Amino acid sequence: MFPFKRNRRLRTSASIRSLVQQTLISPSDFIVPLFVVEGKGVKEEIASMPDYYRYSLDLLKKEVQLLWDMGLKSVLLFVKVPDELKDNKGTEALNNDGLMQRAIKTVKEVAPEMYVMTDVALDPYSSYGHDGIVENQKILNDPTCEVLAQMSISHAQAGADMVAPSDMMDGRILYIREALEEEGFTDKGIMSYSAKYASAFYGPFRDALDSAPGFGDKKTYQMDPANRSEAIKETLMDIDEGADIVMVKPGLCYLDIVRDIKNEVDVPVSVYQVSGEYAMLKAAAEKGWLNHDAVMMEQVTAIKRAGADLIASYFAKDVVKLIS
Ligand SMILES: NCC(=O)CCC(=O)O
Ligand SMILES: [Mg+2]
Repeated sequence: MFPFKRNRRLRTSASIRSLVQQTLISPSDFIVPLFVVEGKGVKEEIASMPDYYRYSLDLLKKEVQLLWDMGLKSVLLFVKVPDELKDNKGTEALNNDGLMQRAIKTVKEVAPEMYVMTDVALDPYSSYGHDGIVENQKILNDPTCEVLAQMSISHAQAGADMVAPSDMMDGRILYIREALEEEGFTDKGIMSYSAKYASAFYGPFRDALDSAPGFGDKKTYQMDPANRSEAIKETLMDIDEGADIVMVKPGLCYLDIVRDIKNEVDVPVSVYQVSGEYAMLKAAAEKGWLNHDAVMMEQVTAIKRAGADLIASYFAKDVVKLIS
C-alpha cells in the first residue's frame, strides 16, 4: 500500500488536523460540581484541591452568574453539613430549609435556566460518614433507599431539575423514580452514579465536605476496581429502574468501563472526573512537572473520546477559559 497510503498526510497542517479531529470539547459537555457551606462571605479554598472553593450562599450567587456567563449550563450541588446536624439517618437531609434546599433556590434565583443537579446520598449528613444508615457496623440497604427517595422529593420541591444519587444502594433508582412519580414530579430527572468504584481518588472530596467514613470503607456498596462486567449489570439495572443518565466514576482509570457501557446503552453516559484526578494534575503542574492546560485538555478529550456524553469536572471553568 505504501506509498499510496500515507497516514501523515492528514496531519500536515493545523487546518487539516482540525478538519479531521473527531472529538471536540465545548462548554455544554460539562457539569460543574459546587461545594456549599453555611455562613456569609465565605470562599474557602479546599486544601487538597488548589483553586477550588466552598462558597456560602451569598458568594455562590456570584459564582453561578460567572458560570452561566461562561456558557456552563449545569451545576451539581454538594453541601458541607455542620457536625452537630449529622446523625445516623441523615435527618437534616430532609429539612426543607436545609443548606441544600436553600442552595438550589439560590442558584435558580440567579440563573433560572441553570440546570440544577443535586447530590443524593447520606454521607455528608451521616455521623458515620457512610452513604447509608448504619446498624452493627453494616450499611442497611432498603431503609437507606427510603430516605434517599424522601431526600429526592425535598430537592425536587426546592426546584432541582435532576437528582444524582451517588450512594450505590441496590434498587434506589426505583425507590426514587416511584416517589417522584407519586408526587407529580414527572419531569424531574435522575442521573444515577450507576458504576461507582470504591476508589482512593475520592480523598480530596472527602476533605472538601469533611465526609470521610468514620469506620471501615465503602467496599460493601461501591464497586471493586478490579471488576468490569458488573459495571454493565449495575448500569442496565439502573436504566430499567428509571435512570435518565448513567455515570461512570472515577474517570481516567475507568475509560474501558466507559466504552463498555457506551456500547451497551441508549441513554447519555456521564463521567465524573473526580477530586483526586484534579489534585494530581494541579500538584504536578505546581511543581512544573506537567503542562497543566495541555494535560487537562488531553484528559477531558480522552474521557469524551471513550464515550462520555457529559463530564462532571472540577476543570470545567479552566477548560472553558482556555477554549473560548
Ligand atoms: N459523591 C460524590 C463524590 O464522591 C465525588 C468524589 C470526588 O470528586 O472525588
Ligand atoms: Mg446499583
